[in-house]
Order: sequence, then structure tokens, then C-alpha cells
Amino acid sequence: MATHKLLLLPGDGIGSEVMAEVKKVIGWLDAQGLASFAIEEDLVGGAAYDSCGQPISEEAMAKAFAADAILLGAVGGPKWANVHYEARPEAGLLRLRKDLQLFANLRPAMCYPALADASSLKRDLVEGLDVLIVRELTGGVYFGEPKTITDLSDGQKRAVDTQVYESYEIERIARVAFELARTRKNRVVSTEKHNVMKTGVLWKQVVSEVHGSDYNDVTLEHQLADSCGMQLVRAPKQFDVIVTDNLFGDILSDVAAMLTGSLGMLPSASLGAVEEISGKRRALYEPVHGAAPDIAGKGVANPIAMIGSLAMALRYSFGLIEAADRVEAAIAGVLADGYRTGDIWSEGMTRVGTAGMGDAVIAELAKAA
Ligand SMILES: NC(=O)C1=CN([C@@H]2O[C@H](COP(=O)(O)OP(=O)(O)OC[C@H]3O[C@@H](n4cnc5c(N)ncnc54)[C@H](O)[C@@H]3O)[C@@H](O)[C@H]2O)C=CC1
Ligand SMILES: CC(C)CC(=O)C(=O)O
Ligand SMILES: [Mg+2]
Repeated sequence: MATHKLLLLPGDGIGSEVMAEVKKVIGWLDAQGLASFAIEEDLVGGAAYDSCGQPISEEAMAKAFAADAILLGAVGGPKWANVHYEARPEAGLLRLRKDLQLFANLRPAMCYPALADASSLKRDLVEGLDVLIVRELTGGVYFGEPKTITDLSDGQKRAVDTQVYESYEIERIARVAFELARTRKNRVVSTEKHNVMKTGVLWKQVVSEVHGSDYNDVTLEHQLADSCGMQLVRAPKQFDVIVTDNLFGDILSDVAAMLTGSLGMLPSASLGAVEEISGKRRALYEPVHGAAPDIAGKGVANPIAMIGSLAMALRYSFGLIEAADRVEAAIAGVLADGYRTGDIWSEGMTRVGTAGMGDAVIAELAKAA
């Protein structure tokens, strides 16, 4: 069996807590002979800043380039609120995304049957929900220049962020969305704000052209991003694949998370292009949530988003479909058995902490083995 080079970057806050549970799952898969990993680990975010004054070191970046896939916990927290902007924890994650050219961020939001009552929406609105948000991840306003705060002569300040998209960036993310839609319900909603933004005008035009030339078999609808947010909480099951830019994708995926019960449920995959010679693609897998400073250190964080991110790595980077299916089935199994961390707990359910949920997943995997 091939050995896969996996880099673990736990990061800050609950990042290291949820990563500890993924390590148990990795160990179990290895012990069962279902997968073979060569593991490296390094610092990112505030943890890296504390160690070397940068949110990611050059050594860690070299490991990231050498890895077959990266698993990242989360970065950030109030401890680093006064660190200068370029060295803030989030800059480490943004550098990984940009330098590795991980332009396609897949954020699936599925409502497990056992959790339909944990959603902030009524059961019938979310039961069976299966939406895939395809977020552009290396362009847009998170990276556009200029990005400045300047002092004005009258004592005021002016802040500028710049939203930039070139047509090739829109075309390649649109292709990812259409290809994935073909493996699902064959429907894509493209969302932007062409009514107020030039990038929205170009986005809509390029997505329409890609659709017209190569994906006429896929149903395409355009929605303005504000309206799309409204539709996500009005009737979320109308969606199959949503393709959108970096900022709107960030916001809409947090909204979608709550439809499933908790931000602690949503995994994600950030993928680069398939390289022509090797056939490989760079990839980083991380939960959609952040470092959650309000619960960090308490052992209560939900590790399912992180464990689900490992399942995505098994599927998309290593082609270990059976192992991925088993991990996803184990997640569904523990939820069906009533195990709940605090964020998804309700009366009558078995309340567990982060480690308890990780142990329950291992027990479920072992039961099915
Ligand atoms: N990918 C990343 O590393 C991300 C980092 N961040 C950073 O994280 C820090 C905190 O940001 P917030 O706005 O508070 O967002 P957050 O996602 O960390 O937390 C939002 C809320 O969701 C809860 N939550 C999140 N994950 C959970 C889990 N696994 N189990 C149970 N509850 C969970 C938190 O307790 C909190 O109440 C900031 O520094 C932010 O920049 C935010 C989002 C993504
Ligand atoms: C750089 C991250 C903190 C942005 C974010 O919230 C996300 O990617 O979900
Ligand atoms: Mg976010």
C-alpha cells in the first residue's frame, strides 16, 4: 500500500483539540491496514508567531509543498489581537492557500437525519439537506491590492480593500463547480453582486460562457449574493452546488453550517489544479470553523468537522474511498447513537466532550470493522 505524506498543522485554540481526535482516527486506519501515512507536524497561526515571529515558518512552508495533503485545525484568537497585520495568525493560512494555489474550496453542508432538530431551522426545511458550496479561494478581496489604511489631512483615516478577479480565475472555479454538479443533482447556482460590482458583472459573464460552451447539460441559475443568503435560510433544499467568490463563499458557508446544526459539523477541502505530469493536486483540508476562543481549552469542541475533513482527504487526495466511506459512516453512526458535543446537544442525548466524541467515532469504526 502506498504511503501518503500528510502534514498536520493544528494551529490555535480548538485547532489542537480537534486535531488530537483526528490523530486517533489516523492511527486506527493505519493499524487496520486501511491506509498508510508518513506524518509530519508543524506550527501555523498564533502558535507559529509565538515560536518564530511569523504566522508560518519557511520550514513549515517547505513541508507543505512536500506533502501529499495537509490537515489544518484553525488559526487565530484574541492573544494575537495586537500583532501587526502581516504577521496575524490568519495570514499563515492565507499564505498556504495562495502559495499552494488552492483555488477551489469545497464546503459540503449536509444535515444528518439525527441532527435535523439541532438546526436553527425547522426539521422539514433541513432534513436531507445536501448543499455543496464551491468557494473561490485564492482571489478576490482577501488578496487584492491595494489593501491599505491611510491617514488623511483632515485627521480622518481611509481604509481600502480591493476586489480583483481575472476571467481565468472565474473560469477554473466555474469548471470545478460544473464538474462536481454532474456527480450530484446537476444544478449550479452562481452567486455574485453584478448589480453593484464590476467583478460581479465579469463573474456572471464568464460563468455563463463556460456553461454555454461546455456544460449545457447542467442547470445554471444566477442569484445575487444577498438574495442567495436569504434563500439559504428560506428554502435551503433548493440548492445543489453554489459557486461563488472568496468573500461571499466564506459568509454563505458559515450560514450553511448552522442549517446542519453547528459550525462544528462542516469539513472542507481546498484543492489546487491537477498537475499534468504527476496527475496529483495540492490539497489542504480543514474545518470551516475557526479557533473558537470562547470554548478553547475546555475540551468541549466538536471534532466532527475536523474528522470529516480527514475523510475528504482520504477521498480526494488519496483515493482511499473505502476508508473515507467508513469514516463518514462512523460519523453518521455516532450521531444516530445519540452522542453529542455541547454545540449539538439536546435533551435525552448523550453529552460528550471532544475526546469522548473522538473515542465514540473510533468505537463505531471498530464495530463496523
Ligand atoms: N480557518 C480558520 O482557521 C478560521 C479562523 N478563524 C479565526 O478564529 C478566531 C475566532 O473566530 P470566530 O468568529 O469566533 O469564529 P469561530 O468559527 O472560531 O467560532 C464561532 C462560534 O462557533 C463556535 N464553534 C466553532 N467551532 C466549533 C466546534 N468545532 N465545536 C463547537 N463550537 C464551535 C464557537 O464556539 C463560536 O461560538 C478569529 O481569530 C478568526 O479569525 C475564523 C474562521 C476560520
Ligand atoms: C482566513 C480565514 C480566517 C477566513 C475564514 O473565515 C475562512 O476561510 O473560513
Ligand atoms: Mg470563515
